[in-house]
Amino acid sequence: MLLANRRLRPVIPIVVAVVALAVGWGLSVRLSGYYVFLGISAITAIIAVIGLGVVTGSAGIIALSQLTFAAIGAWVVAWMSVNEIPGGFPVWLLAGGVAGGLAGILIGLPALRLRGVNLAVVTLGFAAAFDVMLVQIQFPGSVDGIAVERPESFSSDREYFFFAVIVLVICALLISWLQRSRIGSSWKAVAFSERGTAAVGQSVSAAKLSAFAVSAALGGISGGLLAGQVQLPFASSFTPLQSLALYILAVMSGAYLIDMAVFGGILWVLVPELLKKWGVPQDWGFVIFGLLGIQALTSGSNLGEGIRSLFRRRSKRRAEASAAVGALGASDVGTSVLDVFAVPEAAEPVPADAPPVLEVSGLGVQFGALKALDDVSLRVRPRSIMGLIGPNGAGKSTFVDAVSGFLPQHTGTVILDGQDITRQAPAARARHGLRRTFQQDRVPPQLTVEAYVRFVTRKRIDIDELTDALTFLGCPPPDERLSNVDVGTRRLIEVAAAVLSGPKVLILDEPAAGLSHEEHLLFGQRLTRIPSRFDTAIVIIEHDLDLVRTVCTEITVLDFGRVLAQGPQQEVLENPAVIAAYMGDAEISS
Ligand SMILES: Nc1ncnc2c1ncn2[C@@H]1O[C@H](COP(=O)(O)OP(=O)(O)OP(=O)(O)O)[C@@H](O)[C@H]1O
Repeated sequence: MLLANRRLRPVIPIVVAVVALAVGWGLSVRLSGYYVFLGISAITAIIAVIGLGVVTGSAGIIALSQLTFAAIGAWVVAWMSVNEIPGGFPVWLLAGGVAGGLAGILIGLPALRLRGVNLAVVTLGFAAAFDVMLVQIQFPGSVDGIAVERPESFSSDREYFFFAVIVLVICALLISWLQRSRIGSSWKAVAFSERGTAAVGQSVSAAKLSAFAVSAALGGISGGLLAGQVQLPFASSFTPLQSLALYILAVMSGAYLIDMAVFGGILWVLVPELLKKWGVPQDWGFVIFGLLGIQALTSGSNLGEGIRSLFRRRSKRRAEASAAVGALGASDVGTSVLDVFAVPEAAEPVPADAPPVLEVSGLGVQFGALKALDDVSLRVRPRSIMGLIGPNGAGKSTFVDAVSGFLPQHTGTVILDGQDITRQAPAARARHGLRRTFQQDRVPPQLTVEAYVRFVTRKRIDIDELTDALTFLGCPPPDERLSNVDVGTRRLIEVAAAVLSGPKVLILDEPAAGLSHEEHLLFGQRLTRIPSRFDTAIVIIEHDLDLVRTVCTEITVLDFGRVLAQGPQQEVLENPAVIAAYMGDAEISS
């Protein structure tokens, strides 16, 4: 059943596309002329809203200049038409999209440093400035009344409507494919946590800029299509106020879901039409969109997610009911979850004199007057598990941040597998094989378990291998949505994904937080098998000493940012200085 679903999944967008084309053709033949015109307007709006869905919905960036990119696309199409550039309308439209995309990258550059309101001001300022310029320079041909030439075989309104449907279907297919690709995952990851994104080797700048570029390119295509529709485009179709209203519509509908972008685009045309019919000034449409936007922003959700979670809850209830019936008749197979792991053990044991895979020397981090880390050095042997322990505030998380590149101002050196990575950014360190997990939840809830694991591993990975690793670590199946999973389990999935990426060193910052004591111990048993299976060394920060005893061969104790003790597990835990300064006799004796 699951396999059948997996095989069917890539086919679904194609089937939807074919149906959309058939419906589009039917409407182009049957609708009256007026509705055909409105239909083209709706399609141009839908394409612009799909673009907004990428940048705001998926990547979580505020962008208030979508219709400026549309104006750029329309301008390029008009200019190419007036100058009779070879290739015809489809080529001009593509050029409009490319021009919009390039402008998007230009505007996206400040987005790398700005967030929230500041970014909103920049994008709205750009929209206002371009609007003023557009009024001055006008669209090519508009003063002389030279109409934009439509594609030869789609010159009538009805034919052009069908052409617009084809363009929409291509755009929607492309975005649906991108959303499911690594790029799409990077958009969702960056929206949730930039640190989490960088820690898996993904450039945060590339994720943000690609979202801006794709979104603006769709804006450009939407504008180019509008130029072909009206044939004499005017600046009044692309004002900053309209960009703002379109943004609100995208947020309210949940435009990263393509069906909701379609709904949003239809609403964009329908609301003013209804107001006109009822004799209400059409500008009231902006008020309605504004109210809907306030509702969406204050509720923290959107229409698309609301509808989907309703369906998900229903199907979950149904699945639970049928699982309960199935469980009554099932016999206990008795297979230990530890036996499920199909990945073979690494062949060779590590020689005692093997060089360390991670060597940290003289690490120092200063926060103002506070020395959070002072001359910390440690060596991690290949395929070993080192525990990094110490009381609250000892500097453990600071150590992880510094070693993984998130505190570049540190002193000292970090050598990974013989290579000096001290000056490398976090994403580069991750790509070189230094992976880490976080104390806080950094797993983007918009993804499925499988999409997240594939995003983190950065390589092709067999579904059986993926499923085995998830089962082994007690994670939910690949199809499960991360938004349905509790935080403790999400952190196990974070560990499973990091392990599957095959790092040289994996640093786990309190990976079992949120699990019960028994689950802690089971997690420990599983963890001890990871280094040999995956040829990985692990550094684990943990407060649960039972877990530390279960998994760690060596221990480093930090206290007030300095190394208090270091060495084999038993030796360190019996060290009087450790007992006196850190844990107290009662707690440490087993
Ligand atoms: N960004 C920061 N600015 C200023 N001080 C900081 C910053 N981050 C950490 N510190 C301080 O540095 C010291 C070490 O903190 P750190 O979080 O590394 O300790 P920890 O051992 O991980 O503690 P815990 O077990 O509670 O997570 C603490 O005194 C903390 O208050």
